[in-house]
Amino acid sequence: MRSSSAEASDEVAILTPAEAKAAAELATSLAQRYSSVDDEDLLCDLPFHASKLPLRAQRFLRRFALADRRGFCIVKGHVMDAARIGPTPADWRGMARPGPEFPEEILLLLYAALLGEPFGWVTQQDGHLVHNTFPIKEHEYEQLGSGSRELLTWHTEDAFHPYRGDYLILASLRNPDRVATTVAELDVSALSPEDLGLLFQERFRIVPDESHRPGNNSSVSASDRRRFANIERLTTDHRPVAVLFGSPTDPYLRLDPYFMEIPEEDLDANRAFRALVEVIDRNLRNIVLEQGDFLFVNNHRAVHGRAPFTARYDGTDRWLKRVNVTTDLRKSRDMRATAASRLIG
Ligand SMILES: NC(=[NH2+])NCCC[C@H](N)C(=O)O
Ligand SMILES: O=C(O)CCC(=O)C(=O)O
Ligand SMILES: [Fe+2]
Repeated sequence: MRSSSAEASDEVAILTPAEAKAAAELATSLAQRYSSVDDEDLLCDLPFHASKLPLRAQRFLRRFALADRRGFCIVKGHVMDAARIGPTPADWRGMARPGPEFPEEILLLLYAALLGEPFGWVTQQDGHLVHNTFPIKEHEYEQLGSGSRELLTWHTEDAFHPYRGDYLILASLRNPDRVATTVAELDVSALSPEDLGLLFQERFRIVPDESHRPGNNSSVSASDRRRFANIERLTTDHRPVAVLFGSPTDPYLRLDPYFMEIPEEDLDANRAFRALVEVIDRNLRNIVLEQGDFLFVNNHRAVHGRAPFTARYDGTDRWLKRVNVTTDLRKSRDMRATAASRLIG
């Protein structure tokens, strides 16, 4: 594995062709041995198989996780067999599961196992563990991963939820128009001590984003609505939260301004929040995930979003696979149906 520049980078690692080939062969052989991404045997065996990923990629990601400093890193150079993967679907509803891109989903889960445990949401993308991100015609103007024409405003993934992921991994199957993902880390030194102190206080209200709404899942029967009860509670609850937490000198982030509201009369909280948003905006960077790139986001150390773009809707659109990762599956046990379930809801 080479780093992207002469000196070793903590941001980008590039697989050698031999490493990329080994990773692809590992994934395709596993796709023949397991039945789906929900296969309990697969989920059990993930750490064992992940130990066969390119060693330098493993070390690169362990360093990223243990340092807990950078908000993201990228492993580039994975082989994507576009012919086998086939056209980008028009909707994630009705996709074959497993589909022809099952090996790439397994590869994503192997990487997830290096950082923690992959998990999903009962209320998002019909409860699938591995999500699909490609433009959907009906969502063109929505604040959803499946939107396109609107800027997807930057956010902590599932910021509204106490059990949101510690990491988020995006794997690029294709991105022919070089549509940018956006990422930003926080430069805490740019905030005044007063604002910093305020941002650590529970003065900021947040509601669930649209991706968890019944309407953005397959048609929900009346009896099925129970599965959205916790989301509804979090929508009406309006309990204020802090947007910064952890170390005062190197804080963790938790915010999605599009879905947040600060009581109008709380002038100090409003001022501090605006300052935070400005500081993050200034650090926002465009990262084009090229075919074969895997982006690892530390969901406490960076926010992310996506630039607007014009979708093609002809089977050649940008297509990412996404998985959420937690370092502590146990903490969400009260919202998972069984100990073995990977779905919070
Ligand atoms: N600011 C926002 N748009 N937040 C919602 C992000 C999109 C959401 N995570 C999805 O999967 O579609
Ligand atoms: O499309 C992208 O690059 C990122 C979209 C996003 O926010 C997500 O998948 O969580
Ligand atoms: Fe996101």
